[in-house]
Amino acid sequence: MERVISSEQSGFDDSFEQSLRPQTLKQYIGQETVKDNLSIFIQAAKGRNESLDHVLLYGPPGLGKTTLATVIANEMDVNVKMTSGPAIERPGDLAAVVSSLEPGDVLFIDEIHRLNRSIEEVLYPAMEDFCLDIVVGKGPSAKSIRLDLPPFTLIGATTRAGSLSAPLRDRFGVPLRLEYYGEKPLKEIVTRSANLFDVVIDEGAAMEIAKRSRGTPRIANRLLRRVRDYAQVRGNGSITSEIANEALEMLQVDSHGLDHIDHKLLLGMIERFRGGPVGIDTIAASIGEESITIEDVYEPYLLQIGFLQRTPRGRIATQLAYDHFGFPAPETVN
Ligand SMILES: Nc1ncnc2c1ncn2[C@@H]1O[C@H](COP(=O)(O)OP(=O)(O)OP(=O)(O)O)[C@@H](O)[C@H]1O
Ligand SMILES: [Mg+2]
Repeated sequence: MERVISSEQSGFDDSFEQSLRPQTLKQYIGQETVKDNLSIFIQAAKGRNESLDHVLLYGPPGLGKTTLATVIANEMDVNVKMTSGPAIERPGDLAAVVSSLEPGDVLFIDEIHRLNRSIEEVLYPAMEDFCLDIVVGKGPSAKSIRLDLPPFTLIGATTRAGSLSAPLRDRFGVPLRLEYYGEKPLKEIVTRSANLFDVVIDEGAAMEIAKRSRGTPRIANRLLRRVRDYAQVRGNGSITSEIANEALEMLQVDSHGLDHIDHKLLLGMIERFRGGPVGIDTIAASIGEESITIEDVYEPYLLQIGFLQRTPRGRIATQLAYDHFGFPAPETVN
């Protein structure tokens, strides 16, 4: 079953997300620090008639990295070329995209941590000196040619900044970390999306959806879409608080946006391991998931809301988690 609160993009989200993507910094809700920084750098670069420094966007899935890359290009009045780490297999692939750039354009590389090390080497001079050294031909007749590039802005996006090699990370003048969204900006995002859909939604309903969105706009928009369906079939199309609550209940997303997998994970820790500390691999095995999936997908939000803690001896379910499930905490916790 598709996980309604997964923060990762599903194929189904694609066209839907396109239609909701903010186009300008003004339309981009929340992330105030990031926006404040960006607007200064953008204004300064434009004032000097230069390309914007290379930008690294990092943070959990669905927080708006791809969206922000397009917004930056729009604000700079330049084109954006989009590609991704795994899509660039050979230096020639990189040469093909960068050689089509016009002065000032944005090159967006999604999942940049998955870039091949040999491509990284080719990327360094491109980022620093706007030139590309590529080897053409094979064997004794192979020769290296240098391509001059127009000044451009590389925007890299990653969910795992830690997996980026230090030399690559250091070449980004503007590293920006996207944070989980608070309830207020999420509520604004829900309201904005509902408006774009021409759906009437009341304040309470928008808040209810915001609360259960795990700090993530992608989830907020997905929940909104499901609630909209429910409102259309069970109500008269308007999303009232009552309709929203019923729909969210049916989707089995609890008041913190946790679903059955989070429940299994946390309850497993509480009931079988007395709340921990328990190693990530043990948790993974006990619920039949990969450790890396837990680390990347389930755990970040649980850490963020303080239900889990990471310690050198393993993960601990906190008092908040115990309270959420109505369990009295054992003495060993906290
Ligand atoms: N600040 C924002 N304001 C309004 N809507 C937003 C904002 N950020 C993201 N969204 C919405 O959330 C959806 C997901 O955003 P986006 O695809 O940019 O996330 P992402 O960080 O690139 O995710 P991934 O890591 O999976 O690539 C977009 O369709 C957009 O409509
Ligand atoms: Mg993206």
